[in-house]
Amino acid sequence: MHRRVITFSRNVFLPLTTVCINRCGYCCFCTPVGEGCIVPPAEVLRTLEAGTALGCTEALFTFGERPGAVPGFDAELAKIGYADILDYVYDLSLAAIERGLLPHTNAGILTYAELDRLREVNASMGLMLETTADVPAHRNSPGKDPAVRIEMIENAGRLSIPFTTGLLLGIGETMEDREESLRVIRDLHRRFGHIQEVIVQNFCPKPGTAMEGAPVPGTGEICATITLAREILPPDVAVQIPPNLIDASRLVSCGVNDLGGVSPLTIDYVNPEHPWPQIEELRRVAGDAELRERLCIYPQYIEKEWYSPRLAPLIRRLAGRLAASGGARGA
Ligand SMILES: O=c1nc2n(C[C@H](O)[C@H](O)[C@H](O)CO)c3cc(O)ccc3cc-2c(=O)[nH]1
Ligand SMILES: C[C@H]1O[C@@H](n2cnc3c(N)ncnc32)[C@H](O)[C@@H]1O
Ligand code: MET
Ligand code: SF4
Repeated sequence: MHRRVITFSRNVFLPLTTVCINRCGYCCFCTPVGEGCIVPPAEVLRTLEAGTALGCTEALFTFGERPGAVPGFDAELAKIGYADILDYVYDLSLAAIERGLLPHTNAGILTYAELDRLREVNASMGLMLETTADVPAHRNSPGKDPAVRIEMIENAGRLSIPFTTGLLLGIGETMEDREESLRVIRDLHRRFGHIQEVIVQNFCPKPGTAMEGAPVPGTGEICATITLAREILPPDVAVQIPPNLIDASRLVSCGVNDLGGVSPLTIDYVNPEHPWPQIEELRRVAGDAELRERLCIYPQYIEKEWYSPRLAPLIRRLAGRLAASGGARGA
C-alpha cells in the first residue's frame, strides 16, 4: 500500500513591517508607526543568509496590510530609501532568490497590478480568506471584507500564481460559515486551478486585544472542520494546520496532509508565544505517515511551470536537492 505523506516547508519568517491599515480583533502583530516599525535591510539580509545556512528553502514575507495608508509610515520608509513597501519586498525577494530562498509573500490585499509585479519574484503567494462571515472581529478591518479577499484570490488565479489561503477558526463564525468559506475556496480553485493549500488555523487569544477573553475552538470542532475541508476540497489541494498552534498529532487522522512552514531560525511573529516544533517532533506528529519536506511551490505547479523564468534555476536546484535527500528522510 502507498504510505501516506505529510509535508512541511523549512522557512524564515520576515515580518517586514508591523504597521497595518486594519485592526483585527484577534491580532497582536500590528503596532503604531514609530522607531523600529520596519525591519531594516541589513537585518533581513542577515536572516536570509542564516536561513540558507540552516537549510531553509522559503523566505516568508508576511506583514501589515497597506502600511503606506497609515499616516507617518512613508516618512519611516523613506529613511531606508523606499517610497513603497512593495518596492522593498520586491528587492528583498530578489535578495532572497540570490541567496537560495524562494519568496512567498502574504502582504494582505494587493491589486491585480501589484500581484502581477510580485509574481516575477515569488514562487507562491498567499492570503487567508479567514471567513466569508461578517464578524465583529473584522469591523475595523476593511481588508477583511470577504468580497475584497475573494476578488484578490480571483486575481491571483487569473495570473496563475500558486496560492495559499485558509480559514481562521474561532473568530465568531459558525460551522455553516466554515462550510460556505470552504465551498468558496473550492469554487475559486475550480475556476483557476491555483489553490495549492488551505490552512485551517485556530484562533489563539492575545492579551490586550479585543478578543483576549474569547473562547478558543476545541479540538473536536477543529477536527470536524478538517474533515469537512477534506470532503469539500479536491485531493490536489493540501489541508494544512500550523503545528505550533495545536497538537497536530491528534489531527493528522482527521485528514491533515501538510504542516506548513516551520522555522529553525525565526519565531512565528503572528503567534510569538507559540514556538515551532523541531523536525523530530514533526516526525512524531506524522506517526506512520512519511514526513516529506516540500518547497513553497507545490510539485504540480513546478511541473506546470507556473513560475517566472527568474525563479527557474533556483526551483530546479532546490527541487533536486529535496529529491536527492528523499524529502525529510535524509535531512
Ligand atoms: O508561520 C506562519 N506561517 C503562515 N503562513 C505560511 C505557511 O505556513 C507557509 O509559508 C506556506 O505553507 C508556504 O510554504 C501563512 C501563509 C499564507 O499565505 C497565509 C497565512 C499564513 C499564516 C501563517 C502563520 O500564521 N504563521
Ligand atoms: C497571517 C495570519 O495569521 C492569522 N492570525 C492573526 N492573528 C491570529 C491569532 N490571534 N491567532 C491565530 N491566528 C492569527 C490570520 O489568519 C492571518 O491571516
Ligand atoms: N496582514 C495580512 C493579513 O492579515 C498579512 C498576515 S497578518 C500579519 O492578511
Ligand atoms: S491580522 Fe493582518 S490585517 Fe489583521 S490587524 Fe493583524 S496584521 Fe493587520
